[in-house]
Amino acid sequence: MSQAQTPAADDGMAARRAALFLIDEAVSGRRLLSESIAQGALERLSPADRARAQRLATETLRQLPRADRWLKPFLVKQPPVAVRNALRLGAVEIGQGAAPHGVVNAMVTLVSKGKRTQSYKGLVNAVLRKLGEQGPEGFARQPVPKLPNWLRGPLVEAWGRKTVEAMEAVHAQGAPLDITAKGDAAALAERLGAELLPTGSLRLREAGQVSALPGYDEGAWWVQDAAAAIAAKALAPRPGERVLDMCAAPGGKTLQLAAMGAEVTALDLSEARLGRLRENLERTGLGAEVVQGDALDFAAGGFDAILLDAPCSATGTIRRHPDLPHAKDGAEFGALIALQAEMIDHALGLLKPGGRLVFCTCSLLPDEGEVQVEEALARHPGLALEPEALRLPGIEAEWIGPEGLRLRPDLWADRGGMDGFFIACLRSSSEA
Ligand SMILES: C[S@@+](CC[C@H](N)C(=O)[O-])C[C@H]1O[C@@H](n2cnc3c(N)ncnc32)[C@H](O)[C@@H]1O
Repeated sequence: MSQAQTPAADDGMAARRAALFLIDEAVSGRRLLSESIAQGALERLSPADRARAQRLATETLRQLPRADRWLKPFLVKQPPVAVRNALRLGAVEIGQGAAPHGVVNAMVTLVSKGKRTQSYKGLVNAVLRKLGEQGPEGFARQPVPKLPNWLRGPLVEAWGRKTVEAMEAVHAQGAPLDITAKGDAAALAERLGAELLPTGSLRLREAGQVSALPGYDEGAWWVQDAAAAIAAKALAPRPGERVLDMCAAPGGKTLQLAAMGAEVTALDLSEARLGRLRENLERTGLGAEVVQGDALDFAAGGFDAILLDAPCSATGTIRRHPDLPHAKDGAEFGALIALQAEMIDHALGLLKPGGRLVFCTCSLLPDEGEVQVEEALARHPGLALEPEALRLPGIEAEWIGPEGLRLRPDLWADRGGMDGFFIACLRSSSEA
C-alpha cells in the first residue's frame, strides 16, 4: 500500500490507509512506527486522522498474534502480506467494537485499490464478515498475545515463564499516561484528577490530548513513565552539583535533575532529539547546558555525578511501542551491549574521584543491565555499588537485586504496570 494522503471527509479511509502503511513498514522490519512518523509518514493527514492512524496501527501491532489466531480458521493459505495486514487491521477494529459493516467496506475498498491486492477483495469481504458475526466476544476468546520467540526465549531464561506471561498480559493492555511533576506532586495530582503513585509519579488512565491537560502550557509537568522517573531520583543530586546527563534527549531525566537544582550538562548524539529537549526546557522554564556530540568523544570531566541512560534494545517499553517485537529481531543488540560497556568506562573517566554514576537502560535483558554492572565492577577495581541510593519511596525491597534495581512491566500489574528498566548506582574510587 502506498503512503497516505488526506482526501475530504472520507469516513476514516485516509487514517486506515496510513495505518496500513505504518503496519507494513513495521512488520517488514523496515521502520518502527516512531521512525515512520518522525520521517513524515503522517504529515499529509489532518491532526484527527493522524491520531486515528497512529492509534489503529499501534493497536493492530499490539494485538497482532491475537488477530492472526482469530483469522487463522478462515484462511486456507496466507495471502500476500499487504492483504494480511488489511485483514489484521480489520480484525482488530471489529474485535475492539467497531461496527463490522463499516470496517468490511473500508478494507474491501482499500484492498481493491492496490494492483497486487485487488484480486483478494472477495476474500477480505468474506473473512471480515465472518469475524463481524462473532464480534468482540470472538476476539476476546483468543489468547493473550505472546512475544515472538527471538525475544521470549531470552526473557523466559532470565525471568521464568510465569513472569514472562505476566509481562505479556500487561503488554496487551497498553500503557497509561505517566507524569512527572516539576513541583508538588500531590497538589498536581489533585489538579489533574490523577492517581499519585507510591514513587511520586502521577498516572492518568484516560488522558486524551496531552497538550490540552491543565498545567501543560505553563510547564508544571512532563510525560515520563513511572519506572523511567526513578533513575534521576537514585542519582539525587544536591543543589549546585555538576551533573552530566550523558544520553539526555528528549530530556525527561534532564528536567528532573535540573528541577532538583543540579547544574546539568545535557549531552546527546541526536540533534533532532535535542530539539525536543530544548523545547521541554523552554516549556518548563528549567535550565541546562545542551551539548550535541558523541558521548565517547566528550572530554570535559570533573563531574560530581553522571546519569547514563544508555541506548539499548528498548525491550522494556513494548507496552508503549508494541511494534518493536515485530519490527526487530535482536540482530543489533550485540552492538548496543558493546556500546553500553564503552560508555560506562568513558563515564567513569569523566567523574571526580568518588563521584556517582547511575547507569540505566529501558531493557528487560540482563545483558543490558545486571551483566553490564557485574562486568564493570570486574573491570574497575575501586568501583563500588551504592544499593542504598535505590531504597526510595515506593520501591519494594524485593525489586533490588545484587547489581541494582530491576523494574518490570508486570510489577504494579493491577495499577497498569510500568516500563521495564534496570537502574544501578555506582561510586567511583576516591583515589584519582
Ligand atoms: C534511552 S535514550 C535517552 C532518554 C533520555 N535520557 C530521557 O530521559 O529522555 C538514549 C539516547 O542516547 C542517544 N545516543 C545514542 N548514541 C549516543 C552516543 N554515542 N552519544 C551520545 N548519545 C547517544 C540517543 O540519541 C538517545 O537520545
